[in-house]
Amino acid sequence: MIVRLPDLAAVEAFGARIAAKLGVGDVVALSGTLGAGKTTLSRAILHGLGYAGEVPSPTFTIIETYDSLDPPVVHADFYRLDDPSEIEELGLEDYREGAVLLAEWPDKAGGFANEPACLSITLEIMDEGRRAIVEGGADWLERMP
Ligand SMILES: Nc1ncnc2c1ncn2[C@@H]1O[C@H](COP(=O)(O)OP(=O)(O)OP(=O)(O)O)[C@@H](O)[C@H]1O
Repeated sequence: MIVRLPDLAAVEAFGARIAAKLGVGDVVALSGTLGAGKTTLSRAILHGLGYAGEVPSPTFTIIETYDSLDPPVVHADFYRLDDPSEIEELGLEDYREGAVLLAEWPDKAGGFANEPACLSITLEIMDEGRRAIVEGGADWLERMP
């Protein structure tokens, strides 16, 4: 499925649609070049879950947590990982327990597309805004519009 995101309002609406379908154990894997809009869409998903506070880019901290949300969210940016094995040192599995994972640069962590609960979104920069290429694992097939 391809979703056109011509402006930030469209990103907010798309984030809200995704947020409405999220459950514990899900992964939203966000790919795309620098500046493609991965953090912006992550923010929109968090807004869709009712979060009104600041959403810092996790580029430097790698992991940011939003425990007060239902479902709780772990927002990660794996860009700075040198090797996927480093996710063990980060304790990612523990963070993911009982939460949703929003993963920027998922390939740097070895990828999540093999998980049936992974929604993979690739953002591309267009003349007007962005477009999102959306692919879902088995769990997402019935949830996708
Ligand atoms: N659909 C869109 N239309 C117009 N501008 C957008 C859209 N999505 C994101 N942007 C803008 O693109 C810029 C970069 O977005 P963002 O920081 O989310 O990218 P990123 O993929 O997370 O980058 P990085 O990999 O560097 O962390 C921001 O200024 C944001 O407002």
